[in-house]
Amino acid sequence: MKLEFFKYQGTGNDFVIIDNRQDIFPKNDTKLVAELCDRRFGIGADGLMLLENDEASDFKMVYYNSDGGQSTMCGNGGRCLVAFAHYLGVIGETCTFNAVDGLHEATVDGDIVKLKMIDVDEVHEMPNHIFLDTGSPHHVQLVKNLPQFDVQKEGKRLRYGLYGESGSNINFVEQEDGDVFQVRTYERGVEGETYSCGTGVTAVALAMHESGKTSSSEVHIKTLGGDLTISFEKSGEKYSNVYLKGPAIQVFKGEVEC
Ligand SMILES: N[C@@H](CCC[C@H](N)C(=O)O)C(=O)O
Repeated sequence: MKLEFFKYQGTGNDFVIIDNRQDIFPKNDTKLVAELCDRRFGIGADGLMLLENDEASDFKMVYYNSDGGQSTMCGNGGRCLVAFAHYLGVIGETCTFNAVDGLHEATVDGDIVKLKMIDVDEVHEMPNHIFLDTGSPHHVQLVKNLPQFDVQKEGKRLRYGLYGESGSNINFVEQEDGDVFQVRTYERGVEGETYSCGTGVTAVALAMHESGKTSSSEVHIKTLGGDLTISFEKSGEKYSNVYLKGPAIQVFKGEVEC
């Protein structure tokens, strides 16, 4: 069959997107998802998303990592899917959508999508790292000389060594200045470094605030693929009104035989 697809990127985190409102996609075919995401034999992407109908919101987000497995929340993916829904005319400038971690709100302003993330009330501080769940699990670790750091080797070692088969995403961080941080992320399910990770930079922003590296409630993150801003409120132990903001852009569209 011929399948129409769209390719989007959010700060270099790239996705194949399919309009599945008519239920055309074989959702359990993990091999097909992995093939479509393959950068040499397929379209190429860090993940694949389906936009589906939802009774309780404007649409439903279904997310797969590039290994073909359905996974937990993808922040950049969510922003790209909102841009796609806007492009299709499914939504105007504001929307709500359901994802694996619950209901999200978002706004669109040109190429910029601002996405409300889940509340976070547990931030686990260890001697050398911080662990928290922002819709997906994240290990956050400060390092020196981030541009030279071996993210692939260390990320893979920690992803399996510390977190076992189910794993965690691994974020390496270096403070640039005040509320500005550079971040590089090893993503589980991609099993490699991506150019950016939305739930990852959100985790970094909250972790840097929790550990006192910044007192600002608006944090700016530089990734390999561009800049993202995270804002939040903290009351007691809880981070709420957490927003992830940055560009989400359509790259191309096409048809693939599958
Ligand atoms: N790139 C994503 C995170 C995608 C999910 C992750 N790989 C996992 O399986 O936990 C983002 O932008 O948040």
